[in-house]
Amino acid sequence: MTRDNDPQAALRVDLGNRSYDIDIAPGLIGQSRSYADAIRGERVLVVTNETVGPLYVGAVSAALAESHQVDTLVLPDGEQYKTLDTLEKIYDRLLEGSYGRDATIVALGGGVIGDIAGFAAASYQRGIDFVQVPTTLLAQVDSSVGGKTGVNHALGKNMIGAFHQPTRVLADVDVLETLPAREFAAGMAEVIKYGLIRDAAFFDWLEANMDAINARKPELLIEVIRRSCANKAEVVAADERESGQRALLNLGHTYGHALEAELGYGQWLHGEAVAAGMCMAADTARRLGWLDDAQCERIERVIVAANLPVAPPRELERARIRALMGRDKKVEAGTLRLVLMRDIGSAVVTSDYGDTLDATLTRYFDR
Ligand SMILES: NC(=O)c1ccc[n+]([C@@H]2O[C@H](COP(=O)([O-])OP(=O)(O)OC[C@H]3O[C@@H](n4cnc5c(N)ncnc54)[C@H](O)[C@@H]3O)[C@@H](O)[C@H]2O)c1
Ligand SMILES: O=C(O)C(=O)C[C@@H](O)[C@H](O)[C@H](O)COP(=O)(O)O
Ligand SMILES: [Zn+2]
Repeated sequence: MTRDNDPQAALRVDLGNRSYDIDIAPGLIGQSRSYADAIRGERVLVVTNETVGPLYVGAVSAALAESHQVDTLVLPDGEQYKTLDTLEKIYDRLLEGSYGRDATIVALGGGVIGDIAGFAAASYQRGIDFVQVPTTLLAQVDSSVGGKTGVNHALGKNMIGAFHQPTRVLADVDVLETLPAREFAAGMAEVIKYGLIRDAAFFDWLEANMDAINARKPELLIEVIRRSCANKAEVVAADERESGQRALLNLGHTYGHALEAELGYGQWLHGEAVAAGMCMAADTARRLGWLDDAQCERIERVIVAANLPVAPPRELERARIRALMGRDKKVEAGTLRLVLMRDIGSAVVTSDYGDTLDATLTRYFDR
């Protein structure tokens, strides 16, 4: 879904009068034209964290200050702060600063900042505009696109939130230079996910190019982000509120979210939990006869090549993981629905997995 069918042009998420562009290029965050048309009013609050702020808020604020009144809010860093308490800090700043409905939030950071700041934008005075400036690979390929915003609850990931689309996504590949290796790998989990659920050619390409991707060659990074965002934009445009195919973007997440909650938010990164979760989903699919051993091994090889885990910690308690999985948002009429591969490049949402899920959990956990 590119503008003018030009592969170099911005991608567009087609959602009628809430459509927006995803710009992917080096140097975007420091250019005032990047923000043009995406910000309607004069006042802008840049929401960032204590790690990303010192690195990039200067460039972002300087670019915005050419045509806006800009202020900054710096939040603590970490998944454990993706909470209602942190959200309240954003409301406090907006209210104390008398921000009106024409204000815009700029979310400068990874998926945690994007999700919290996006939810603040969704809910402050019943909704204000926001711009996503994603600074992790994960946020550039996934979380900044599609409008899922929210915070965690002790009993489940992303349990409180809203759909609220940004007015623009600015994926500046230069900022990935400072991203730690573990965080880069975590982003690759969501990239591999697109290959597994709907793009076999992309999976083949990732398999063939993983070393160069890990070396962060700029032209490969742009291709990784562009192909990932193109997949996500297509799914979101077809099913914004997840009444159908958008649930496929949850491959590995029912298992992974349970791991994140059980381990304590922030112990395993989201992408790490999703990687192990996708291997567990592959195991369930194999037990249903949908994948064969060779396909499961191939999936694990690609995940290992991306420096990601292929299994959860064994010492977790199976019953507790199963209980957490049972609170997944894909539960319908009391039955958990799972996203499972039918092939590499194809997946379905199903509740017809019988006792294969229990068999998978028995394989992965001792207790
Ligand atoms: N809304 C969605 O559709 C969606 C999709 C996928 C994931 N998520 C959510 O996103 C979150 C994970 O996001 P994440 O992986 O970006 O984690 P994150 O936001 O915690 O960022 C990872 C770490 O990298 C640091 N960082 C960010 N950019 C940096 C940079 N350029 N240089 C150096 N350090 C940098 C951050 O400060 C943080 O310590 C989870 O909460 C997950 O649930 C949401
Ligand atoms: O955009 C989506 O839809 C996704 O499911 C993307 C996921 O990678 C992301 O982790 C999302 O936050 C999960 O959503 P949830 O509804 O399962 O909490
Ligand atoms: Zn995810």
